[in-house]
Amino acid sequence: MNQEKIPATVITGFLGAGKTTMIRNLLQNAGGKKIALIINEFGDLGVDGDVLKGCGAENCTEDDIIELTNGCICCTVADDFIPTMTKLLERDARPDHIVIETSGLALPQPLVAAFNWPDIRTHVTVDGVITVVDSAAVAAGRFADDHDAVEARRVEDDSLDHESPIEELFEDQLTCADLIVLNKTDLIDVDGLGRVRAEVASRTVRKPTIIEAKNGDVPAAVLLGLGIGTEDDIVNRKSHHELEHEDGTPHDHDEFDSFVVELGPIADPAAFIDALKGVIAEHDVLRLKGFVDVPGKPMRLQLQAVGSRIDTYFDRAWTPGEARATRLVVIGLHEMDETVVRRAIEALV
Ligand SMILES: Nc1nc2c(ncn2[C@@H]2O[C@H](COP(=O)(O)OP(=O)(O)OP(=O)(O)O)[C@@H](O)[C@H]2O)c(=O)[nH]1
Repeated sequence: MNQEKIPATVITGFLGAGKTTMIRNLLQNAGGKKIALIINEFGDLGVDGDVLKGCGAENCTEDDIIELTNGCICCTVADDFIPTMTKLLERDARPDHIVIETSGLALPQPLVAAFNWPDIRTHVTVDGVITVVDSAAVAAGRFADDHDAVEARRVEDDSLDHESPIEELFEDQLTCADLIVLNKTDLIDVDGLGRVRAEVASRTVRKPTIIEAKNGDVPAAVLLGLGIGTEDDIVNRKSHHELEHEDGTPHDHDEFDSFVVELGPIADPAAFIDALKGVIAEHDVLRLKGFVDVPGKPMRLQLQAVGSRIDTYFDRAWTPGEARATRLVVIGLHEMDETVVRRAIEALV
């Protein structure tokens, strides 16, 4: 048996930054490398896995795509991630490379630390951590602290030990990066991009390489083969939580919530999307994604909203036996009122 360590690339980045899009491109230009993919998602609807399974790459078949939907990967390392890796390593056909997509809310640090567990360390190494950034969201100030809002939260809850959860998570994901991909450069101009680059660089004390991309279109040779061995350097990449709780208090994701809305067929998707933008903006929904049943269409409509920006496309035909339905996963901050948002979305149909 080949005893060389298998390289594993960790792909992280905030909700909707473009991780799945970049991985889809990667699978299509990986030059024959056999890739195993571990996908972790926040929310109960496996949208990312479904999108990636649908891309039909020969070097990464449906069998090579493993979904971890039991919460954020950073919180389920022992129960989910380690057993999954162990099973993957027991397969007769070992992959050439493992790619792990974390949920948009995951801290990469506990995941990288798991590569130091004895059973894993002897077989796998972290080739590198790649953090995907939504440049347009950075330019719009979405990760800059809203000091008034943070202060309001503190007044409500004096146990809050840190600043805005979104800003903190954004920095933690940058701090762990070996390579940062400034994605969605098509949505901002050159000056804006310069400011985004400067802001991103200022949010980490380390000096990872920063590259730019549109639609996650980065050559596989740039993403794979960094050869860093990140697990040996984990001590230099501590998250805010680790710095604040040196005693090892486990972190959680209480600041965020998600739920699934099921609707019937949507006859006028354009009108629905227009109205949905209003709901998203009014209730500060961070991310909304899923599939829409459009009557009379043999294909299902994939819907992807990042903030109020919504993309849709018909991704594949409904399969025989598959129940046609509209299912959307909604992700927001904990204070988002599920009942109110659910009713607002249901009222659009
Ligand atoms: N305009 C533009 N849209 C992009 C780009 N990259 C990705 N998108 C869109 O952004 C949306 C989110 O992309 P995903 O790849 O699903 O993002 P993600 O990081 O995997 O999202 P989560 O897994 O939910 O955190 C989709 O509608 C993509 O088509 C880009 O470079 N430019």
